[in-house]
Amino acid sequence: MGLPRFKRPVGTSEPSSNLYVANCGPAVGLTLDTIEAVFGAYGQVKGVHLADESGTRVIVSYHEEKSAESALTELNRRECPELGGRSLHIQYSVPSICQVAVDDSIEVSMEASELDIPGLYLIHDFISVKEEEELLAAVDSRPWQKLAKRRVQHYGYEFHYNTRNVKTNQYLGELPSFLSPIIDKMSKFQKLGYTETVLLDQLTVNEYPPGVGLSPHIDTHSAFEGLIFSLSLAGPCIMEFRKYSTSVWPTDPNALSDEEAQNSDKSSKFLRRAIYLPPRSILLLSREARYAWHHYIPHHKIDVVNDTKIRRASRRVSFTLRKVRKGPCKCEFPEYCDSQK
Ligand SMILES: O=C(O)CCC(=O)C(=O)O
Ligand SMILES: [Fe+2]
Repeated sequence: MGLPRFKRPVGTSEPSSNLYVANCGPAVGLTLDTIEAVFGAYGQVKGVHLADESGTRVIVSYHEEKSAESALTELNRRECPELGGRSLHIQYSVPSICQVAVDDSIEVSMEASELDIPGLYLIHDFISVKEEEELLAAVDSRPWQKLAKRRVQHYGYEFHYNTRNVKTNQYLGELPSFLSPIIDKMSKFQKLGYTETVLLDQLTVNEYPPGVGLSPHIDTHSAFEGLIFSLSLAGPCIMEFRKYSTSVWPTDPNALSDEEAQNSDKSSKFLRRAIYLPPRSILLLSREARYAWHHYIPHHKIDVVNDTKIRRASRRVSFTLRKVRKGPCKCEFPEYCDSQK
């Protein structure tokens, strides 16, 4: 989590280029990328980061103060359709004078079974070095789509980052034949005791440069079925998981007094786990791991894996394989489910 650079404003605060935005964040189903896209309509955004560990308050930093002013005027306390109809509580933020180091060290497991997250599986060396080279060559010979910090390719169905969903009536065609070696090996999951099979029809390829990660999210329940596979290629990373207790999700943080809000910051609780994903390994998110835990990749150039510093490679490429859902999600985790809200 590092050092919190901005604090919650108390009372009225001077205009600045940084906004403190409450009722908004990964714990209420809004990724930092989505928030950045919405605030980007009012000026160039320098960055969006979590204001604290609640997952429901973020800092949006603009290059210019006038952008922050427009966003505050237009978005404060109004239902925002692009953010699931939420009404945001926005104030100017102030740099934190007294910075307190937040300890974000966490034990990193090598095996999924050590994380105690039901439905999470990791298979090391799922593909060979030769197969890895062939998969990388295949995607490198196809066009990449540039996002702000990473490059992506979509097959089967395009994934739309603004809605975090796919359009089921826009089928791009069958998954490419270079995936056959992976699909042929899916039976390996049965050896782990996993019997469910699924006809995967969507692939997202992500290419992360060093220092670039992915903000916390749960893949939209209504977009994809219950099995999500992620194959790591070219370089390692750490993936972290958080399960927010729904009982601490805020009703209206601005309805709290400053003292109550400070205390709720301190008592905000989530479970946190971390796993090391080496190249050529494949991760399966299913059941609780898929439906109730946020997953993310910290924006680190160097990962500390149990006292050893591991530098991210010149890139990590991941293949995320999913099946597009055609009806509403009926999972057993309604509190995290957009189909059941
Ligand atoms: O890069 C990865 O392994 C994960 C990607 C991911 O979580 C996603 O595309 O939703
Ligand atoms: Fe994901």
